[in-house]
This record gives sequence, structure tokens and C-alpha cells, in this order.
Amino acid sequence: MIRIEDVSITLGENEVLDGVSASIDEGRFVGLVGPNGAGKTTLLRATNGVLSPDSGRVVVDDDAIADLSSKAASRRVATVPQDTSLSFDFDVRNVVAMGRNPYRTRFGSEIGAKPAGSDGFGGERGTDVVERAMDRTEVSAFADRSITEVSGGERQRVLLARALAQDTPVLLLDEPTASLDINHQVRTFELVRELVADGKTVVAAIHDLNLAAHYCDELLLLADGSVLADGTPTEVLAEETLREAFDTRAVVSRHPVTGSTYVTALPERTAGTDGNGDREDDGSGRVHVIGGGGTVSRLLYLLSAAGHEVSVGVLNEGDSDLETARHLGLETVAEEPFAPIGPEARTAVERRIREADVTVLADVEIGTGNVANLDAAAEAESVVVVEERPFEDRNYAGSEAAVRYRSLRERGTVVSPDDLLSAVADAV
Ligand SMILES: Nc1ncnc2c1ncn2[C@@H]1O[C@H](COP(=O)(O)OP(=O)(O)OP(=O)(O)O)[C@@H](O)[C@H]1O
Repeated sequence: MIRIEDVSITLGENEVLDGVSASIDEGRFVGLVGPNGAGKTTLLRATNGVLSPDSGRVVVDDDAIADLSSKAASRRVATVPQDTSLSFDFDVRNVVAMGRNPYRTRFGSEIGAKPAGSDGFGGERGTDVVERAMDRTEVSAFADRSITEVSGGERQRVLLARALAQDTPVLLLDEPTASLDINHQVRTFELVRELVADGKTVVAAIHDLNLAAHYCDELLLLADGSVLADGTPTEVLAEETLREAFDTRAVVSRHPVTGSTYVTALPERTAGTDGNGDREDDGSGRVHVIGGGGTVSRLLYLLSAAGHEVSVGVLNEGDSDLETARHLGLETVAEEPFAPIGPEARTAVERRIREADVTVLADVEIGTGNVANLDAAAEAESVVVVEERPFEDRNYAGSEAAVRYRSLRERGTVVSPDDLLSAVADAV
């Protein structure tokens, strides 16, 4: 349906696209992803025929789009631009009805495949299409208001309605959800999925990699004017590829709820380990964290972002902290759900603790379930104890766990969560 054949485009002094090729089948939703300035908008503008490539061509339904008249091109490809500012004072219904222009004669009635009509919106069919487009994008409620008097997000939906009214087999969207609230983001993408199910081919530039991964059939990753990767979201969103494209550290996992490929960008490490995991002399080190029950996610993130090589456990499967740790790409020691710590997990956690420069007890629950963890922690080279609540407040009553906790606490450094990073930095 769309073939992008070796397209190169120079704008001013910039070689913006350099030999881009891609093939997009009918009825697919393809996400165009990549860093700012990669050339996504430019590629969309070459695909709708607004820009003619310096070399190469874009073929839509067997015709080079640049060779078609602008009306003919507009009957094949509709576009929702990134910049949705409109200065003229038309009401919303009229703006949406402009989508019918490619089907109108000079006298305002519809031409070509669409039945002609005589009303101001380009015929009966045109009116139906306009009303349906407004319904689907939920703009009917303010159809009579001026386009200059709607919010940025509403305007974005009006322009989507205009593109739907254009009734084309191909729809191009440039950052379609950039100004939308979370509810309308999801509704817009669900609508796009419906359109795709009806047979439309959609290409959308999308900055949010997780939305792109969740909704798109395929991704095309552009970087510096070239295709760096294309394929399914899982194929494209690989950690190494993301680093190359975006120059940032990211962890790729599966979203625990949706099952989609999920990217978590991490701040650049302020410190790091070398390729062998050995400590560099930069304040980073190996840190093992004991704690769970949903209380340590933030600490895991902070330690990881600070450049430490972090492991965590033993945690039971199903613990949300375990999910977080996996999202962050940390080493984990896990046990079956609700099961006591068995010999295998015990051996694994002891090894992690022995290898660690610091073991952090992160607001550990002082109960029977943690006795094995606390025993393992006795092997630690150095201990930092994070306490959100003062130890004295807890009802530990001299239990087995409390005896172990107290002794670790006595040999370690006790800090509040806010002071964890500096305590760990002192200890490594
Ligand atoms: N008319 C122009 N003249 C010169 N350079 C241009 C022109 N239009 C765009 N560029 C440059 O081309 C490059 C690609 O721009 P484009 O808008 O296609 O990127 P993009 O991937 O859509 O970026 P973003 O994610 O920021 O929207 C940028 O470096 C931009 O500055």
C-alpha cells in the first residue's frame, strides 16, 4: 500500500532524510519513532506529497504520490499535522467539513466516487461523513463553537475529525496525542485501532514509546535521517538500539498489566561499573537490597540511577517490588508466591550478599518470613538500614526476626530514606 523507496530530502543546508526505505501493508498501524529532529515529520510530509524527495519516491496504491494532483493525493492520504494552530475563525463543523474539499467541484458539490449533493458541506454523503467523523472523535458537543475558542486538545481532535471526513485509505498522524489528556489519548488510539480494523492504513509519529509499543503493529525507528530499525515493537525496542537512537539508558521489559513491550528510560548514571561489573573508583558499587511488599521500588530506582549495580531479594513472586526490579533490569532472587525462603533462594541470596559491597535493609518487615533474609544478611560486608518509622515504635517483642534485625542494626548505619544514597556512597 505505501512504499517508501530510497527517499532523500535536503531542506536548506540539512540532509534531513538519507536513503529511507520502508514498506507498509494495507490495514496496518505503523508507529514512526525516533529522537527529535530524526526526520519523522519530514517523512510524513513526503508520504502525503507535500514535499517532493530530491531522490527516491513514495508510492501510495501504485502511484508516486508526488505525481498526483493535490486533490487526488488528498483523496488517498489525510494528515493530522503536529502544529494544530488555526487562526481563522470558522466553527468546528466547518473545519471538519473542509475534509470534504478533495471531493468537491468548484461549485461545492461532491465529485468522483462520492455521490454529489447540494448542501454547503459537499453533498448528503459529505454531511453524513462529517457528522460521523465528529461523533467518533467526540467533538460534536462543540460543533458550533469557533475553532479559535476550543482548547489545544479539543483542536487536535477536530483536526483528526477533519482527516476522517477526508475518507482516505491512508491516514498520517503527527504526534496525534501530544496535547491530549490521558483519557483522550487512550480513546484516540482505540479509535485508530478501530479504523485500522476497518482497513485503513495508519502511520503515526509518536514520541511515547510505550503507547507506540502498545498500539502499533509495527514500528519504524528513524535516527538522524535514516531507518535504524523496523519490525514489531519488541524487535525495534531493544536496549542497545534505544541507546544508539536516543543516547540514553533504557530498560526494556514487559508491562505487568498489558503485556506490551515497556521501556523505562533511566537517568544517566552518575557513577558506573565497568563492563565486568567490577567497581570503578567513582563511588559506585554492588548493592544488595532486602525489603519488599511495595515499599522499596523508589529506593531501587534511586540506587540504580545513581550507578550502583543493584540486586534485590529474596522476594516472593507477585511482590510489586519484584516487578519494579525486573523493569529496572536488576538482578533478583525470587521465591514462589507466599512460600517460605527455600534452600535454593537462600544460597542465591547469600552469594549476592557476599558479592555486594553494601547490603541495604530497606524498611524490612520484622517477621518470621524475613528470618532467612536477615540470617543471610549476617554475611554482609557492610550494612545500611533504612527506616521510615523509628525502630522503637515497632512491635517486635524479642522475636527471632527482631533479634537478628537488632544485631544488624547495631553493626550498620541507620538512615532515613532520604539519606540512603549518601550512606551507600560512604559504604562502597
Ligand atoms: N524547512 C526546513 N529547513 C531546514 N531544516 C529543516 C526544515 N524543516 C525541518 N528541518 C530540520 O530537519 C530535521 C528533521 O525535522 P523533522 O521535523 O522531520 O524531525 P522530527 O523527527 O519530526 O522531529 P520532532 O520529534 O522534534 O518533531 C530537523 O533537524 C529540522 O531542524
